[in-house]
Amino acid sequence: MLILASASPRRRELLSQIGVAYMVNPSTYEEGAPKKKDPAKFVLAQALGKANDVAAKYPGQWVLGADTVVALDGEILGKPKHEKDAMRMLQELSGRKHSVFTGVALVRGKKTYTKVVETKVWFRKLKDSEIKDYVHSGEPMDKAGAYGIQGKAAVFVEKVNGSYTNVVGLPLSQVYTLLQKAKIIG
Ligand SMILES: Cc1cn([C@H]2C[C@H](O)[C@@H](COP(=O)(O)OP(=O)(O)OP(=O)(O)O)O2)c(=O)[nH]c1=O
Repeated sequence: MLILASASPRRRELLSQIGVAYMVNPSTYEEGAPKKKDPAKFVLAQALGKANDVAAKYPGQWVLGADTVVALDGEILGKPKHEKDAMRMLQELSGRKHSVFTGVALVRGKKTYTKVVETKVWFRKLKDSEIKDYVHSGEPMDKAGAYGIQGKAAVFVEKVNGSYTNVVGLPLSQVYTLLQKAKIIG
């Protein structure tokens, strides 16, 4: 049975949506503070860290780890530290294009399949008042870049270029291909 090394409710919903049977065992892997390094390399390293952390406890089982960040002008935006941080992130994202990178790692012993997917997202201009309301809703706090495209933040999004589910937390067509390669699904 595939093990999902994630505490993210979105990732569970996404895997269930495509009918993949899995067990959840969140990883305790410490996500390093996002540095000014390449976001693709960063999410890949994090996804591998999470998957390997859990795979060590389940020898012989396939484990899926993932990590999502928002990248704006070379800065990596992870989950906001507090409401003020969420306000700042959303003000920076307002009226601009940014990228969302999700890294996925499928690991069993020494066997590793990985993929990093980038989606471009354009936000319309946001009023401070609507940012404040959104932050007070609590939705931003457990999400990279302080927004949930699948939630209330849908009204901020003018355009998406690339995988939509990649923004939510798993690039489903790319994950499905990895599961096929690992012969977890037909
Ligand atoms: C950009 C964006 C992120 N997110 C979420 C997905 C992830 O849960 C979170 C990114 O943080 P992650 O650190 O990738 O994941 P996590 O800490 O929630 O869970 P785990 O590490 O156990 O896998 O942001 C959305 O739900 N919607 C969005 O539009």
